[in-house]
Amino acid sequence: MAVPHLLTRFTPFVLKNPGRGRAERGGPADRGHPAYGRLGAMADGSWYDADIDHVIISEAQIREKTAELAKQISADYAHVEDGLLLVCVLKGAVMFMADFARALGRQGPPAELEFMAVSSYGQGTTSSGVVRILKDLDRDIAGRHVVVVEDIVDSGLTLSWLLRYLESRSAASVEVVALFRKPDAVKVQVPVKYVGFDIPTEFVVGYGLDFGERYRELPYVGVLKPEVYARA
Ligand SMILES: O=P(O)(O)OC[C@H]1O[C@H](OP(=O)(O)OP(=O)(O)O)[C@H](O)[C@@H]1O
Ligand code: HPA
Repeated sequence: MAVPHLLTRFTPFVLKNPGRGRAERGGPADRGHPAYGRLGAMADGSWYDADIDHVIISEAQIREKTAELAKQISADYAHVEDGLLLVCVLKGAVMFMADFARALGRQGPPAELEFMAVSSYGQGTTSSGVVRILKDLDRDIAGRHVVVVEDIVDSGLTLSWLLRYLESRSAASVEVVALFRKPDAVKVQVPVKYVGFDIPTEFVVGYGLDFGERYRELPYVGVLKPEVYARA
């Protein structure tokens, strides 16, 4: 198993109620709120801030780490002649893929972007253990150097299944870049070569990560207030 290059232990970074004065306002469930849906209301953050108990990884930390990961992967694959094939695992990794691909694009090698959609969480906060392909690759990956772009490794079940699937399709190499990992939650050991942040075993939302399909658009990653689950 490959040893992770970028092991960054979780740095305590807690911002209580990022929405500050807006905490008393309604969250996404509060569709009756006069500001709901108004573009201007989203300008300084998100109305979802009101549902966030604390921030775990800030927008600036994500930006910095993404650049760092891109730099490292760029150096490791500098020799690859036909470029990289980045495989984004939708939906969660969509934000990371967009930012990571652009950061890599500043340095090379050239990359092609592929998307797969798989799901194992459904509407809940624990993995069902059953990985379903909702969208397969659009092209043959035989002989290509593939980097799987994942948002989070939690139990490891999704990635372990996905790596077996990709390896069966004869790629020249397959490595993984995951922005977040919960080291204490891992049930299946998976070789993740590039890791952004190790985070605590808590259900988190934001930067692509959802609860019931919401909160993906938050620019940071945080933990929901308990009452959000109660009203779900
Ligand atoms: O390590 P695991 O416990 O398998 O969890 C990780 C996976 O879970 C999430 O996807 P999810 O199934 O929720 O689908 P989504 O990306 O569409 O939200 C996340 O985006 C990862 O792909
Ligand atoms: O903590 C999480 N949040 C959202 N989606 C997830 N999928 C795996 N772990 C998580």
